[in-house]
Amino acid sequence: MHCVLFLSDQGNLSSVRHIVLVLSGKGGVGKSTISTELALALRHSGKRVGILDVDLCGPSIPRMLSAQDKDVHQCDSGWVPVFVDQEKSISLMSIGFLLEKPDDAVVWRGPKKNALIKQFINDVAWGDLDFLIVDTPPGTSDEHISTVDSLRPFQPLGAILVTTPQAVSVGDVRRELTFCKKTGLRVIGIIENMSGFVCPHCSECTNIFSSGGGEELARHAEVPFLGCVPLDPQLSQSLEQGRDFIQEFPKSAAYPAINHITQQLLQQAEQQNS
Ligand SMILES: Nc1ncnc2c1ncn2[C@@H]1O[C@H](COP(=O)(O)OP(=O)(O)OP(=O)(O)O)[C@@H](O)[C@H]1O
Ligand code: SF4
Repeated sequence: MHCVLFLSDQGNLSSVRHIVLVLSGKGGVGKSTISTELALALRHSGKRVGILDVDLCGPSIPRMLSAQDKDVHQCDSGWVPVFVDQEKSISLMSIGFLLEKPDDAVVWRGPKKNALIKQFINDVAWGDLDFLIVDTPPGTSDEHISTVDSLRPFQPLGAILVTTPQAVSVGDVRRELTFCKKTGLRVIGIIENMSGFVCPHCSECTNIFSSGGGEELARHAEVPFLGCVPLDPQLSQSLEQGRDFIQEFPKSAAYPAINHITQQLLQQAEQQNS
């Protein structure tokens, strides 16, 4: 792994208007998927977006955005993130770009991980951004505390909590809510992902697991429920191939859900502005 320490005092996040953390209680619930699709949807709304992938143990966003073969560069104020598209409207920084091989494991103890997270937060030259989406590892660990502590001076808009409908996953999100409360991180809302399966033949949505757990939890915790994203084969196909799902499948079942969530995020950002 190439790892260079920069001493930047220029406040690389000072021209980022809204910082959004994406959290989940357990792995595999679709946190990186939601981060990626929100970034793409915000881009379609004309926003400039950065994604910071601090999921050190499973950095999947470079592949989801077909950027895994790109490299980060260095400038006087730190790392220059990778631009995902030609218009340079989505920039991405991920530990995936620092690994010799994409499948290399990061076997580090906590302090080293925390130091890298701080470096990621302070030393990436994002430039002017409307939104920075921060994809975190699953759970609530030291890495999360480091991330929230380092972002606090920049007044993040808050956290989006991702769950799946199963009770066990919803239970894990309860711990995320406690984490947000204890660290003073505002909750933007809860998303229930993989909520029902969309048949690729007839587009009928079937609830495989129980549904509504995310919404009920949101009501109970008195935080906004942002919506349900169905398990949609067209979405996983786009992610596998690193393509823009929103552009490719505007009629798919997951599309309106992602769009609705994005509109609520934009509204909350507007309120933060005013
Ligand atoms: N709504 C969805 N429809 C179809 N496939 C989905 C959906 N959400 C997630 N997936 C698929 O599920 C898998 C896990 O998603 P993802 O990597 O986003 O989860 P994660 O919570 O970020 O995982 P990790 O714990 O590794 O960080 C991926 O293969 C993704 O393509
Ligand atoms: S109608 Fe029912 S059985 Fe037929 S393809 Fe769709 S989900 Fe499957």
